Amino acid sequence: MTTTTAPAPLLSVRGLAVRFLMPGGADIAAVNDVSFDLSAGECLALVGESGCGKSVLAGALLGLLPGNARTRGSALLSSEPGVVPIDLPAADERTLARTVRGRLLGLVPQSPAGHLTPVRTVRSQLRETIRALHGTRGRDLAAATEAAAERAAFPADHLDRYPHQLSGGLAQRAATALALVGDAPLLIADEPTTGLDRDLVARTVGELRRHTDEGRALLVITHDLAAAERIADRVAVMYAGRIVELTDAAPFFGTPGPRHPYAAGLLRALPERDFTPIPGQPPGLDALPAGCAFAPRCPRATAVCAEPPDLIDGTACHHVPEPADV
Ligand SMILES: Nc1ncnc2c1ncn2[C@@H]1O[C@H](COP(=O)(O)OP(=O)(O)OP(=O)(O)O)[C@@H](O)[C@H]1O
Ligand code: NI
Repeated sequence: MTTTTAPAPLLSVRGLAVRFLMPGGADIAAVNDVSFDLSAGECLALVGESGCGKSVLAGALLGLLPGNARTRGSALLSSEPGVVPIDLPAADERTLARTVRGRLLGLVPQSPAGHLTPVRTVRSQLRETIRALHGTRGRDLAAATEAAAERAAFPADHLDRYPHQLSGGLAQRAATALALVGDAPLLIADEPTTGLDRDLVARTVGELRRHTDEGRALLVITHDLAAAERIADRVAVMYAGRIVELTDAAPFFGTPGPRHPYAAGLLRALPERDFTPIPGQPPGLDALPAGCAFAPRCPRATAVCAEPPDLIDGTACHHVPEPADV
């Protein structure tokens, strides 16, 4: 008798929560009870309005949060089969710096200017990263540097510029080139298409999808739902620090569409769809309601929404499984 077991996910996040302790005693709950898996060869798009906690979630996985952040839960990153996974929120800085960042987990940062070294040219930063991660030297290093730039559509004749001499879009491409160097099994791309023209968006999306198709995993954080539709296998919709919908991309963007009323509203707000924004504002993360955080904006809300909904079958709403036809 033979038994087949599904391969363990590359990243397994369980009950991840991040709070910021503020001077004066305020407590900002930026990420709440987030759980998801991500496998090799898969792209998960994390979407949601500005301030809902997407970048903080990425920062928690990379160990890049400021000192006033308090993280709970686990995020197990498996380097290779048979090797004990690394619990990212619990990992020490030495492990993160030497083993994780760049090698197991690459990042395309949301603010590339802040991640590039200001006093060194793009060429020198790419060279150093390639040498450190692949051991390339000499003439091979020069060629590999130009190839790395080309992968992210960074023009070779701008390689000798310093970060302050780059436009936002060029800085974005330099940061993407640096993030792709390690061919890390997991890449987190935080708004990788911001500031890019339409053809460069297509090119970046194509390069990121290739990274996934070659058997690596991608967590792409984006406001650009059209880019998410093109690149993602699954979608996670975040609202006020929680994942409210986690589902396959095809039914989400196509038929039957999102199940959670917030996710349905996000899609309806797109210019190419109804172009009708969701009324109201998200709640402050320092004073979240005890129940469903979307209830004050939700046309379906009833008394039951005073209880927090669990994420069941990919949707955290007391009012599904009815289709999101609100
Ligand atoms: N260092 C910090 N101290 C206190 N609050 C913070 C800190 N960093 C982020 N926050 C808060 O955490 C919340 C989530 O921020 P985050 O950057 O994750 O949002 P986001 O979903 O990535 O938004 P955007 O789409 O605009 O990038 C916000 O309310 C933000 O103000
Ligand atoms: Ni962000």
